[in-house]
Order: sequence, then C-alpha cells, then structure tokens
Amino acid sequence: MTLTDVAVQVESGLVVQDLTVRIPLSQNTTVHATTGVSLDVPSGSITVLAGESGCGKSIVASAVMRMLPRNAVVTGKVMVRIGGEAVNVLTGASAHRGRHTALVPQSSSTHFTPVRTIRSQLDETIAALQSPHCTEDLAQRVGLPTESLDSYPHELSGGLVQRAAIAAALAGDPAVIVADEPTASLDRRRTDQVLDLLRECADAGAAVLLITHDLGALLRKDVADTLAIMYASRIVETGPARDVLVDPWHEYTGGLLAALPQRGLKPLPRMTPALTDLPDVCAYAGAPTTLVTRGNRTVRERSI
Ligand SMILES: Nc1ncnc2c1ncn2[C@@H]1O[C@H](COP(=O)(O)OP(=O)(O)OP(=O)(O)O)[C@@H](O)[C@H]1O
Ligand code: NI
Repeated sequence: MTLTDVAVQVESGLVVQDLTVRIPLSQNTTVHATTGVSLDVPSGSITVLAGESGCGKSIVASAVMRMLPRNAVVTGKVMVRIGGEAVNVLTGASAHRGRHTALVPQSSSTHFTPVRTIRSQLDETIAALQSPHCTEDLAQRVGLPTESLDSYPHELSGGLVQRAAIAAALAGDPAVIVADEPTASLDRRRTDQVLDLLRECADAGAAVLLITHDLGALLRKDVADTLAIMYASRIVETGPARDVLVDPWHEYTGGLLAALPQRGLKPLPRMTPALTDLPDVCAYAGAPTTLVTRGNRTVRERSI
C-alpha cells in the first residue's frame, strides 16, 4: 500500500483526487484536459463544478464515468464507496458502472434512441441493471407524466426528456450521480425543476456532481452545497457554494460572477486559452501556483 492509498479516505460518496488527464492529439499536440483536479462529493450533497466552455469539466465527468478516450493518459484517483469498500473507478472493475455511478447527460434527446418509446427504453435500462424499480414508479419519482412514457423522445419537451434521463439514471439506485450540463437546453422554469430534482436525489442520499456553466441558476436557486470553479484544466477555487457566490476569493471567480446578467454583464477580462499545450504552470496566473486551504475554503494562489 502506498502513501496515497492511505491518504484517500472515502467515507461516502465520491472523491476525485489529483486527477490529471492528458489526451494526445498528434505527435506535437496534447490536450491538457484536467490538471490536479480534486473534488469531494459526500453522500447527500451536491457539488457543482463550474467554469467556461472548454475548461475540462466534461473530462472530469468522463473520468468518473470511466468514459475517457482510450488514448488518454490519466493519473490520480476517482474513489467511490461501493458496498462498504472504497474503489478507485479508474483502475477497478467496470461492473459497478451504471449501477453505482449514473450519468445524466447534457443532451437527453441524443441519449435516447428516437425510434423507440421512452417506456421501452426505461424498461430496457431497468432490465439491464436488474433494478428493483418499475418504469411507472421511476417516472412518478421524477415527475414524468405516465402518458409521456408511451411517447417517442421527439414528441416530448426538452424538460420531459431530461426527466426521463434522470429516471434512467435513478434506475440503479446510484450512490453517485454525475449530471453534465443537465439544464443546458432548458428554459428557466424547467432548469429550476431539474435542479430541484437533483436536490431531491441528494437529499435521498446520493452524491451529486453537477457540471454547469450556469452560475446564474445557482444564484437564483440555492441547491448547491459546494462550488468548485475551474479555469483551463485546473480548479482555482472551492468552498461552500453560498460563500463562494457572495464572496469569491479568486479573481477569476469574481470575473465569472460579474459577467452574469444579474451582476451587470461585465465582460470577462481575458479569453479562456485552448487546452492544447497549456504551460505547465497555472494559465491564469502565468506562474506556479498551489491550492491553499483556509477553513472550509480553498483558493489557488501563486507559490512563493
Ligand atoms: N475525446 C476527446 N479527445 C480529445 N480532446 C478532447 C476530447 N474530449 C474533450 N477534449 C478536449 O478537452 C478539453 C476540455 O473539454 P471539455 O469537454 O471537458 O470542456 P467543458 O468544460 O466540458 O466545456 P463545455 O462547457 O463546452 O461542455 C477541450 O479542449 C476539448 O477539445
Ligand atoms: Ni462539457
């Protein structure tokens, strides 16, 4: 057992520790997709991972779901507690996928095949996962009207298809739910409903990792416990969501919040760099940085 094995304690839920993902594109080009990302998502809570498009959020989701490209070079750990045992999903058996960790995808309309009804697809998921639930019960749990079950995905609104996707995700009673931009195509009302539903999942005991770039929705709805802000492959700040939203410590978080319509639409001072061949140091500071913890908050600062 190495020192790092000892260091990772997963009491419950999901722990991402020091996750670095590099994806070679060609001989000279590598995507620095995530760099030293650590996240703690205890059971019964929602951790939001936010940041601009292309900063690496979905790569974190893919690592947790074990869906990274085959050629990705991965270091770090993704620990999930399964049946009383802490398992590193990056190296452990894949049998738990779908059952213990479920993905709510960004585009549910492409998640479901267009040629079969929602009911038949949920039935199939239930059978595949040997789920104790029935389709009607899952539909009821997510507020999907029973008559919607016999519709084809394209016949339903985006909000209803998204609920069907959450119903599918809940079929295996997952301990961990990863929701990658689950509200991206939804209007405000439906966004709020999906966020409420994820909150209910957390309150029922799931560890929820919610990926979004919609900080405005978090200001409007107090659903997140922890907020982690990502910039160019690195986490720059984490803390209790309310505190980070009210009093951001990292300049970038402050910029993201000031860019929101409800905070004055101030343009972000700098462009997000492409993740191909980033410098080895933090791209924001342009210098070596470390994550500094103060109380229940963490912020990336220049190394002295
Ligand atoms: N399969 C892949 N192969 C190579 N590069 C990839 C792959 N998937 C993502 N990337 C690259 O990794 C980087 C991070 O992408 P990612 O999808 O994680 O961003 P994101 O933060 O989720 O953005 P968005 O908010 O637009 O979804 C991008 O530069 C992207 O081009
Ligand atoms: Ni994404």
